[in-house]
Amino acid sequence: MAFRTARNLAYFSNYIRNYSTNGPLVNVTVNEKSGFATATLQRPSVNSLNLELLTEISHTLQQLEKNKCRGLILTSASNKVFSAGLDLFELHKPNADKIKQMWSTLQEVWIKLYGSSYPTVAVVNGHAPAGGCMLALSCEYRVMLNNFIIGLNEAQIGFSAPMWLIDGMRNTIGSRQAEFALTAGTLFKTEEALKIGLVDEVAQSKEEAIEKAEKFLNKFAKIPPHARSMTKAALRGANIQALVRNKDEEVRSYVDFVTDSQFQDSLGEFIELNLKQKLSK
Ligand SMILES: CCCCCCCCC/C=C/C(=O)SCCNC(=O)CCNC(=O)[C@H](O)C(C)(C)COP(=O)(O)OP(=O)(O)OC[C@H]1O[C@@H](n2cnc3c(N)ncnc32)[C@H](O)[C@@H]1OP(=O)(O)O
Repeated sequence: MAFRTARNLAYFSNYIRNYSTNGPLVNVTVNEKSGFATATLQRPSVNSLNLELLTEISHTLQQLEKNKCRGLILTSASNKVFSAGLDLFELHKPNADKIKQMWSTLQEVWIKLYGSSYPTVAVVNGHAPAGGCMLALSCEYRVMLNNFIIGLNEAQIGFSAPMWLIDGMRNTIGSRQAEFALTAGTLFKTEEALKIGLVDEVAQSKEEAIEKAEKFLNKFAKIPPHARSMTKAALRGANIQALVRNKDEEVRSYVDFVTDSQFQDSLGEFIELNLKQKLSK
């Protein structure tokens, strides 16, 4: 079985090592017994999603698919932040070409993770606003540690989440809750997220969360993988196809939107109010 053999494992580790110039931003390990992979995001300090991290996540997902991964646990090396979402400093006064690539890679990550043939679980071991919540929502199951926040707070920053992400939220928590949450840009505490179904289980430690994640993945041990993945594709395919059809158009409108001075002003205000690190004037 792919990934189970030492040769495949070595190939995958070399691939990751060679890919990244500053050390891997995603660390992948494979449990040889279960065949489950754990991908740990490790871009200091908050796994904010810049082009480099997004590219590495995208390549990791591609390799997992190619190597017939039996299940994925997505988590963070930080014990405070799962992912802080898009790198807000890279969105401020940006280079249009770079953010074009950034948005297109974000779309790729969503397509590959949301549409993966293998089962996926997010172990949300820290805060997960915006793009962090997106990564968790793309997985099939979410186990979250206590005392963190999760949600799509895009409205607070001055934009709307894209349609495919809105659909992901709607499919997870229902239309009415999604409308309340998205229009107010609500960030939910772990217990609140559990109550509305944004997360599936709460754990007290990362070890317990991993155990719960593995228990979820093990549910599929006796289901023929092709039957499982065909069913997942049937359930998620329309959402993915809608984005695939609209991909280039969405990139164009995103670049126009982000480079507009009105958005830049509201982003600047958000950073000054909410982040410790300030903008250089
Ligand atoms: C059609 C198309 C339409 C357009 C449609 C567009 C749709 C977009 C969809 C997705 C959008 C997004 O993801 S937008 C991203 C939204 N993200 C956020 O709102 C998160 C903002 N951050 C936070 O709330 C907090 O930092 C949080 C993550 C909870 C962690 O809090 P803590 O107290 O533990 O840590 P802090 O001290 O705040 O942060 C630690 C360090 O990380 C930095 N940091 C924190 N968040 C950061 C971030 N997102 N980007 C960069 N850097 C960040 C801080 O400046 C600190 O830097 P140092 O002081 O140097 O250490």
